[in-house]
Amino acid sequence: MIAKILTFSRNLWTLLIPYWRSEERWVSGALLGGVLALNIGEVYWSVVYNDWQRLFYNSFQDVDYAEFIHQLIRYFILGVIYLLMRTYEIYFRQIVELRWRRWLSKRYAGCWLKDQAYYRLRFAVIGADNPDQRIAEDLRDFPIQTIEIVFGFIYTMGSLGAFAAILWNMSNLVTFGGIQIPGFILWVVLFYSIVGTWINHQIGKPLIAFDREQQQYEADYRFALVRLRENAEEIAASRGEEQEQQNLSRCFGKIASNWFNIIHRVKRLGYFHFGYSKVTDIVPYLVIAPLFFTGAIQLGEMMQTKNAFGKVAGSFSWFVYRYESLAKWKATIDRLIGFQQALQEAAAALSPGLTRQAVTADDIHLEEFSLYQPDDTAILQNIALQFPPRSRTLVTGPSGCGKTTFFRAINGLWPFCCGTIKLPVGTRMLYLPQRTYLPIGALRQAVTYPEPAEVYSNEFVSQTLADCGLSRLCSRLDEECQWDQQLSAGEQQRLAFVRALLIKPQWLFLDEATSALDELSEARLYRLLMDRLPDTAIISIAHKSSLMQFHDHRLDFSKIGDGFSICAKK
Ligand SMILES: Nc1ncnc2c1ncn2[C@@H]1O[C@H](COP(=O)(O)OP(=O)(O)OP(=O)(O)O)[C@@H](O)[C@H]1O
Repeated sequence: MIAKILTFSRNLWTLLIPYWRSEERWVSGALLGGVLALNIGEVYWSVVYNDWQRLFYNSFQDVDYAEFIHQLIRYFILGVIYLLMRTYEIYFRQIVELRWRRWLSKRYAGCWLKDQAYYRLRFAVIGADNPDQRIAEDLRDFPIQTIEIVFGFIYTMGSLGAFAAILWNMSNLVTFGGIQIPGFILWVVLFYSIVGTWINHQIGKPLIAFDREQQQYEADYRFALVRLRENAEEIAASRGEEQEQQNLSRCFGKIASNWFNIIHRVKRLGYFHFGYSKVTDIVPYLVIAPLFFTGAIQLGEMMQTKNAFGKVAGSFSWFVYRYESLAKWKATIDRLIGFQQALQEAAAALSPGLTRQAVTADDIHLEEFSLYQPDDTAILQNIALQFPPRSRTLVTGPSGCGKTTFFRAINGLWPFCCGTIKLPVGTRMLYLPQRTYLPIGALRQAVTYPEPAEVYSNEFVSQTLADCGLSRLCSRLDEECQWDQQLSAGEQQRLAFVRALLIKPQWLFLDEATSALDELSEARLYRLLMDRLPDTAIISIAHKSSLMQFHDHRLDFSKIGDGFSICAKK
């Protein structure tokens, strides 16, 4: 138990510290200072209100109409003060929550994108399911839950102190056969609350794990829906509705069965909660009503004591009522810590055995280079390779032999490799995969991606589109839509060539980048590359031998053995 509390505190600290050390700390700190002051003001207010109850009820017992009116006016003034304090407390809190979330989202999205961690996460041993949910939801909930729980705790402790003092004083009125037990009413309420809190903890414990699982199942279900939407055409074409329905039912089945667990547990907790709160309404009367009937106290004192009893019981058993919130808070913290650790692991998974050097030489050099699959099966072992500048190399080999993985390794994306890769310093590399990524937005942005659209003139972009056989798109450059669902696979591959011609990289890697094109179009696009990018080294993966005419080197993966050196000539 202590170890768990220590781990939780450490995790909480890890998540809290960066924001409260950032440049945001002054403004947010000032706002939280305001929340704290208002919190303390509310505790003071509730003590004044408690005393007001005594005076108000005594005006009934004394049949004092003037006092009754006086207390009504006081009530009105107290009400206005309360209203202002609560409104501004919530207002300040929400501003801090927004600022904190904005800062966290920027930081986490930055870490997710840094060094391609979003891609590398798939290789992390710790792993992090649904990073989108962690960035969108957990980072929204964490500031809200933290502020609510921390300030709830401060308010509760303040109330506990203030009303415990009131009950202690009230206890002076209680005697048993002339014997006075100091703080008797306070001891009764503390015992009552400790027992209540303990029982609640025993019933509610499993909710923490259930809540964590629920968040994950919800995210998995949403992800399955998004995948269905994104692959709508392929699914519709293969009439895969039944499979999809089964998949969705399976995902939702997990949500439903875990939800049942939560409902059953909340039901049990409900028995206790509602019973406990009703008993709390009546227990104080059992303790102090005898004093009222013997005339030791007035109606006002009885109502004041009852109210103070409720406050102390409520404060002490704050944990009882906050159980679900605390469970959710812990689940959010666990998920964020897991995500943070996975990101750190992904960042560290930069092939420890691999040296990537930026060198002044013009060519790409691989020395003592080995490449593996994630299960350690060797793809290439101890090879030496050189890609000279302006060279044209065709990479061939049977399907699944590791050609794409080889490109990934050169591109710095594949962690399972070792040796040395020397890359010419300050040169631009562009990688065109089989499926072109088209961001949602204006076509102009999709064409120039990842460069900003304004870098290239309208004429240059239109001319290049036309050269690649996409002249019909020239008039739609500013149109916004989901272009990957509008353009055919071949058109998308042409668009990738437009990008290459605009960006003019020194190194161009094409991974079956013309697989969806007919031979004529393919030849036309390759000829364009040769003419327009004479200084670019082109390395193409392809199964078609027709492409050999555009290359002067060939790298056949089926012929690469241990210790292979220098690429084979045409
Ligand atoms: N993320 C991954 N996790 C596990 N194994 C992978 C992963 N990516 C690729 N592999 C495996 O690595 C091997 C090489 O895959 P790769 O895509 O490099 O082959 P390829 O030669 O490009 O194939 P193709 O010609 O069919 O495109 C395959 O057996 C593949 O299953």
